[in-house]
Amino acid sequence: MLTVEIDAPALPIVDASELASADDAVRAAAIAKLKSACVDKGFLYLVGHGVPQELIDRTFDYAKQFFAKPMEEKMALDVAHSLTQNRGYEVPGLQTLDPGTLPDLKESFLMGVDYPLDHPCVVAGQYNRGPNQWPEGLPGFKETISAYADEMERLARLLMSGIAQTLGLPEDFFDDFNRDPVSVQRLLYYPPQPVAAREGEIGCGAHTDFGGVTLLMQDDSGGLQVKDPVRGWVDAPPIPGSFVVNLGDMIARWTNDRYRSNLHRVINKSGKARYSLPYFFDGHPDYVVDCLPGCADEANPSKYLPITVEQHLRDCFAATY
Ligand SMILES: O=C(O)CCC(=O)C(=O)O
Ligand SMILES: [Fe+2]
Repeated sequence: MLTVEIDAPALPIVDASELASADDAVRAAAIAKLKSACVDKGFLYLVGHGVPQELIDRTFDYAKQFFAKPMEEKMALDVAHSLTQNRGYEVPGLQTLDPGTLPDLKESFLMGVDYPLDHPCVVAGQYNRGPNQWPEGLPGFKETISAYADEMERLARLLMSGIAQTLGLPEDFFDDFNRDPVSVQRLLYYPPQPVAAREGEIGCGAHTDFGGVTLLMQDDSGGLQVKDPVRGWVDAPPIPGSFVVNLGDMIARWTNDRYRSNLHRVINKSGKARYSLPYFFDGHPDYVVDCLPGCADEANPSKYLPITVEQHLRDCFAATY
């Protein structure tokens, strides 16, 4: 008998337009799929998202142009010069996402919602509010990356509403968290994995993401791996036009680990440069993340103390920089 092997995708595929559907049955089916992804690996592919391919392509194109700039020009935007310490350029090796191993090979540019120095939030010293640092000589860079990040924010809000519904909570349950969110759009450049790499020296060390949800667009290089509880590291190859979405540590805290904030890493074995665009949606700094209704009982008491978004993020950054 002839058997045909069908390569199942490494992660479930969820359609954003179905999550937002006005048809209750369509939406319920999408919510059920989202729920099983949250419980299983905490990772999924997102399609039907409505982000124009042209905007994605243009964002990648600007990322390439930015990283190709001379080091002095990039260093002029060093994150150390930014008020928030996390807007601008990060040299390779600045972050060690898997503490105790060698620093990451990746190089990055970070931007967030732009708050001018005289904005009341900035004057009040609110966590992570400040102006961006933009490169010179790249007309359209700021507008493109900002438009891309706006699209990510739209999708992150849709996902948070979907996650609330997977827990039997009202769709607007996370609105307080979503208000004026701390969010970071990163552009990442990975050099090819060095032939003479030392043990543990990889593009991006094994880590979980810190916040609410992450939306990642990868180029065609591959290299992203996700930890499967049974099979170990599995590849999460790019599916053209789809995002990889994963849950961060706050969702694990909220759900008392019913939902998984999963380990992932990047080893760029493509032999060429790899570019990716992760967006991190981390919520309002003052919001208190606490065990959600229905996620703890006598048999499974709450494992985590309530914590503000700000304190949680400060703790995570201190551990990896
Ligand atoms: O570049 C990637 O594919 C993943 C990056 C990542 O996991 C991160 O920046 O947190
Ligand atoms: Fe990550």
